[in-house]
Amino acid sequence: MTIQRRSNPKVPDANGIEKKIKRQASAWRGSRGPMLLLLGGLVVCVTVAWLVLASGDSEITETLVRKGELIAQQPRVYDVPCSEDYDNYKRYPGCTPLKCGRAVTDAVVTREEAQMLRRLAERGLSLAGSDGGASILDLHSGALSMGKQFVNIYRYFGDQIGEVFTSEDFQLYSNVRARIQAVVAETFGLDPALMYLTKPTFFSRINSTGAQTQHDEYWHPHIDKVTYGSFDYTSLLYLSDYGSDFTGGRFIFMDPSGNRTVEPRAGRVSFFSSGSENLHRVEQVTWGTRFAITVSFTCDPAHAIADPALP
Ligand SMILES: O=C(O)CCC(=O)C(=O)O
Ligand SMILES: [Fe+2]
Repeated sequence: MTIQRRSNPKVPDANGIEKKIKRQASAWRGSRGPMLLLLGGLVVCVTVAWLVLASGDSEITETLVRKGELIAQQPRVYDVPCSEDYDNYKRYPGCTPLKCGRAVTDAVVTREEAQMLRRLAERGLSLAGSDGGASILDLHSGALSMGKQFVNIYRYFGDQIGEVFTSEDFQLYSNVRARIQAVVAETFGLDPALMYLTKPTFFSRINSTGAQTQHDEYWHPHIDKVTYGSFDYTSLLYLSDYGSDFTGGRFIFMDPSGNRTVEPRAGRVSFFSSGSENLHRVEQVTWGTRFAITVSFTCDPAHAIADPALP
């Protein structure tokens, strides 16, 4: 007995299936172009998003000076109109800014000197340091971050501090300070004898550890003249390299027209008039350790301080 195959209308025959597969294949071939385009677009979007996130700050309008550039001759100067805040302060002829701006030079402090100063900072900060991401060491007042507060290294460590710092360290600091003072005076057309070192002047060490207290929140926008009172010219000497010693941590001028950055480089000096024409912040450090020194100058002799010295 032969089994009769009964045709089932719900089950298409082999021919039908083959035709359907061919139809689907040609439909897929037709839509492959747009699909590939969509996939490509997705890859580009994800890459751009990753690059923006990896670069740390998405609002950079312009990079004024890159880490890889060397400003080896004259400082690179950017003029900025002075803010009106200066009208509210006593004027000191020969020092109070008549022209405001910002400038960067790699020709004032050598990388070797920056390395020596960085070692000095490392030695001092290894005595304590903040629990959060930002520690300072002020050789003038002796303030050193410790846990959630500060101690005075000269009082806390007494005579032992002579085993940490040498008189050569202090000599180097004062030598470098004098050179920075000279370049600030020359760039802004001031009399260097009528501007004075002022406090606070401090080494900073920043890493990506989360903030534990407000002192660790170094990234807030601020105006130095408002924050520190006596500052008329701020200078920053960088002791480590953006991109290789740390990521994030760029210096950002926050102008009404956009953000402008300076990328730190060991030995680089960045300086600017301290009024609200130079509102700024430091981008959060995302990896590694960033060292810098804030060295600032006042026009008011009443706020002058001497170079730091071993007690
Ligand atoms: O370290 C820096 O780049 C900037 C520090 C700063 O803004 C300051 O000390 O007031
Ligand atoms: Fe500042």
